[in-house]
Amino acid sequence: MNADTTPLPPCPAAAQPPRGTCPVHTTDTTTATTATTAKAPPAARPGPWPPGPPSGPTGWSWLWRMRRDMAGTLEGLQRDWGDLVHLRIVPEQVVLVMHPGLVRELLVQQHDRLIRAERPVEVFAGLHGQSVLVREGADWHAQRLALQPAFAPKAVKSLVPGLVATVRGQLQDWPTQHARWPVEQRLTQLTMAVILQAVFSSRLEPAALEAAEQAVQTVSRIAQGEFFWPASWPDAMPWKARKRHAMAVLRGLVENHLQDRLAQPEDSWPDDLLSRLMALHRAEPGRWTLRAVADECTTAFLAGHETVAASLTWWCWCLAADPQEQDRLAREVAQALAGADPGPQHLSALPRLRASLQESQRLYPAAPMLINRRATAPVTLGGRTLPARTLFMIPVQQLQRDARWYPQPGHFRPERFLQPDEQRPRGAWMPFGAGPRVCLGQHLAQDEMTVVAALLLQRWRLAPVPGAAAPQPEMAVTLRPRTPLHLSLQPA
Ligand code: HEM
Repeated sequence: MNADTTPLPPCPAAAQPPRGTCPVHTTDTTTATTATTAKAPPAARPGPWPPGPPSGPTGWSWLWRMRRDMAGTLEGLQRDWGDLVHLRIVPEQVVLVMHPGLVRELLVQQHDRLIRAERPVEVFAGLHGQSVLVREGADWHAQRLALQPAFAPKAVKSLVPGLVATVRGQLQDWPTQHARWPVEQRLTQLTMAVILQAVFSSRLEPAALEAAEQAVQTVSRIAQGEFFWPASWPDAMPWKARKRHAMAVLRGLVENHLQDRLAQPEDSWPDDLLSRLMALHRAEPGRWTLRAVADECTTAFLAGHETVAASLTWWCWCLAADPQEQDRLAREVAQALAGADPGPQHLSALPRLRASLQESQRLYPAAPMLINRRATAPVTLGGRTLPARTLFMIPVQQLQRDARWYPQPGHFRPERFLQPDEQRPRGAWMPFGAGPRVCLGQHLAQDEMTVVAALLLQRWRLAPVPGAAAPQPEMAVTLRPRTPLHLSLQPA
């Protein structure tokens, strides 16, 4: 892909005025109407780079520093150089964007001058094929528009009863009490079961679930390593047997479900994501080939459970570390549900619970760094014009732990999200990204997390394992505790 010479076709969505008519922009709950409807003015001639530290001959040491301690390195750079920091990392000119206003200027107003950075996309394409996650330009736009209805809030609400049944089924295997419960591992299995239900209406046997989980872990770990290298050895190399095996497990999982569905009479297909994708295939078999359907299923499966599991794991930790807040949330759940299962109608009646999920996602965003963006044309940010090919890094975790918008930013305080805060700029909370490429599955993720959180609080109280240290966040495609989180379970 040649970023310099392949201009993006204009995104029709960006030019359409009223919010509500464009399915792309309506999903971005963090997008201002004025920002989405205004076309970015033509950029001026590129000027000097923003301030930044000396890079030495290559600047590669910055990559190593970030890999070792992302949060600490970014904090130091922002403290010393400000909200827009230039790093020369041969062969790239990198600009870190660490102010919510500047991030929105970039991702919302100037999204038609950006593509995702080539290397992460190359790595993701090895896993996701040509799904919406990796496509660019007109292809991405058409794909996103076609998928949007399946992920719209109303469509997601219709999945809630199936989702509740799956979560209940998974929680039945949890003990009434346990001194050291592997909460992270069990939440990963649970979210995997949920996404299998949402995408394929399927329930895997525990052994198959575990094999799939192992495969996801293997490919995620390998992908994480590959991001930092300019190229990868072909997967056929003898030392890549583990990756090949893991990929075969994941491809087999998707293929088997697809073939099963094709073998069933169409009028008996369940209402799930696969059926919605198959409807696209039936309507436009040239564009929506079975390969394309399989790729979207793979993305929904991979993007749709790891992230949710990571977010729920951190939420559990935040509650375990704050028993008073946990009691407050349990009281809200008890009052709103009176012992019943959460239904679609209850989800908005749990404001504090939802705020607690927002707050834990602020502290521990599953994707602490958005996939880097490449400028395909000059981009103007904060009055500074930066040339085509600039590589932008958007550190979400840094943005969300900024004391300017969140006093005592390291503290878990759900009340921050109970009332709108006029002082807090839009974009200061963006665990799902922002702009037209905002997470496609955010409504599903938010409803799922609310359901799981409510069902957990109806059954248990969580506490840290006595003597165990607080979990240390580490990047493993998603932000996870460095060692798998265990918590003590007590009956509610
Ligand atoms: C808590 C859970 C989740 C988090 C934190 C999350 C986060 C994100 C983020 C930050 C992006 C944008 C990346 C970027 O701009 O570089 C993204 C994109 C995406 N997410 Fe999610 N996600 C979650 C759940 C889901 C679920 C449940 C699904 C689907 C079942 C999903 C599907 C996608 C897809 C398809 C994209 C690519 C959209 C595009 O490029 O147009 N995600 N997600």
